[in-house]
Amino acid sequence: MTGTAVSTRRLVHIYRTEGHDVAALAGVDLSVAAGEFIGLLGPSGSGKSTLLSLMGGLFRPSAGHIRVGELELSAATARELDRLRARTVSLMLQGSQRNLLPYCSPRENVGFAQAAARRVDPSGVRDPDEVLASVGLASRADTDLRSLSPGELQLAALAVALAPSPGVLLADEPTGELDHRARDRVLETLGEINAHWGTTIVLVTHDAEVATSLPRTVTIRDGRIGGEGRSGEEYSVVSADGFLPLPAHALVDLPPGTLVRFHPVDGTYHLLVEDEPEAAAGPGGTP
Ligand SMILES: Nc1ncnc2c1ncn2[C@@H]1O[C@H](COP(=O)(O)OP(=O)(O)OP(=O)(O)O)[C@@H](O)[C@H]1O
Repeated sequence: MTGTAVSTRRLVHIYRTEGHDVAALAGVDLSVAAGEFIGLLGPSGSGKSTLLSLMGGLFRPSAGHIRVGELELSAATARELDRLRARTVSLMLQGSQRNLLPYCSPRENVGFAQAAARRVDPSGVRDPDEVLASVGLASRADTDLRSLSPGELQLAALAVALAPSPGVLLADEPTGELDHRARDRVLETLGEINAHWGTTIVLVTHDAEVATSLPRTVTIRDGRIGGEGRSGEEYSVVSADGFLPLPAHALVDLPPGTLVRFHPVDGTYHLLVEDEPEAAAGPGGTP
């Protein structure tokens, strides 16, 4: 299978807990093209894992739309979501061990992870040995997991996620627990999978060096898209409802309530800040 596109429009998710509700996503508009490799950044609690879980069809959004390939997940049946999870989307959880059966070898783990995909549609599901070779673990296929290094365990977890030959790989902090050498090996492997298999990859990371190595990054802030990075350049992104978030550093100079005007100038826009809005209007409305 080649890559699958993912897009969201005004995506909202609210966790309903006893006593209070938490709005984890508050209107996310994001398009990831088939075969793209993007990084998802943002402070702890900003909504990254929630977005990943929704993309993976683990639960339905409270409102808005989310499309994976041709399937609109907010309206999908339980059977369609089962097929999606078995064949189209793989979610690699944070922490390699959470993705692996501890008493099975890497080959057995991959075989087990393929069972549902083979039931749904066996065409295009790669042989376990091919999957293990693609992550550089061919020689460790039958090794006891306890003798694998942390980097190898993460690669074994990656092999499990790739086992169904998914169109989309969602990876939650796959390099978080690794030293630099192992981190770079996992990143390199993800890059090769993306280049050779065409798998769409969405990778959550808190590591600035990892983010810098990716062609596109999307930052989530308070449950919304806070900005995008393209080849090291930072951008604000206009949302579907016309909002434009300020970069975090600009909030120091432009606190909430600041009045600004947009002026078109020779094909660009100048953002003009109104001076001291509180002092500008007196009690009678006169300056
Ligand atoms: N199962 C849940 N029940 C209630 N609230 C939740 C649940 N899961 C997440 N939240 C809340 O939703 C918000 C977003 O959480 P989420 O885990 O998506 O953020 P995150 O950016 O992935 O954080 P981190 O980087 O720490 O993993 C947070 O306020 C979090 O406390």
